[in-house]
Amino acid sequence: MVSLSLDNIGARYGRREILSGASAELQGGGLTALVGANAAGKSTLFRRIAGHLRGAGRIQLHGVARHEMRYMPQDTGMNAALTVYESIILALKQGNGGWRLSAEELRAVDGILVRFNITHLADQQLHELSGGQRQAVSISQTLVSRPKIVLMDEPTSALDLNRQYEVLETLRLYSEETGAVMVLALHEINQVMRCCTATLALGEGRILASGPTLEVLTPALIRRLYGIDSRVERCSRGCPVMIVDGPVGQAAAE
Ligand SMILES: Nc1ncnc2c1ncn2[C@@H]1O[C@H](COP(=O)(O)OP(=O)(O)OP(=O)(O)O)[C@@H](O)[C@H]1O
Repeated sequence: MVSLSLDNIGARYGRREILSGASAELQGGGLTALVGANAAGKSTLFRRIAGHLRGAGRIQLHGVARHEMRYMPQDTGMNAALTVYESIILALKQGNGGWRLSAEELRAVDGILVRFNITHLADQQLHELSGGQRQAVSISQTLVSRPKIVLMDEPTSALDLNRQYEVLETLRLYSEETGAVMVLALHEINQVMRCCTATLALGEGRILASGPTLEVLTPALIRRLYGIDSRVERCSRGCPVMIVDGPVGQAAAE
């Protein structure tokens, strides 16, 4: 089984400390959400895990090699003069090996286009895509090599409501099928409650809570993270949903 241990991780930019003492065990085979307010340090933690930022502590990978990790940043520049198909081949080849594809590589590229419902975009230039289409292509580029550790910074931020559920469900199936550790920074708490087995909550420069999602995302923690009063109820299909009552201390408008 693949897993990732964070042991007393710290991260800073120059003299400014962003995170300290961050420890957690992240298991493969399901989605892990990374939540926290704006500027809490979610992208910084990803950069630290991906090795783009040095700092205190130890990051250990179990059952997987470092080259099997992929990090999808929040803003993936997409202005190269390539088609969607070419950009996914490039991501698979990681810039090595020219354009020749083995039969297996061809299947991987075609398979990922089908999985994320973007086959019809294959011949389109990247700069011609909408924001949501671009995001689906970024996710496809990230997963085409079937990585075993995946860090995705707000992978659903540009997707419509239906596509959010579709894509998160596909990511969940991918993690179950490959046993990959998949950590997704998400702002939409109801997506987290529906799709993520585990949650890591960042605030006050550290990990405030980690563990099974429904145990971590209590109204008390939501209040501490975001200053929002909320409660958990069930939707008509039995899924837990967070109802937002409003900012702490503010009465509802008449
Ligand atoms: N390259 C950088 N140099 C200096 N400070 C940075 C840099 N990148 C981020 N920061 C600072 O680090 C803090 C954490 O930023 P980070 O991007 O990790 O937050 P985040 O939780 O991902 O936020 P958001 O939800 O808004 O995307 C912020 O105060 C930000 O200003």
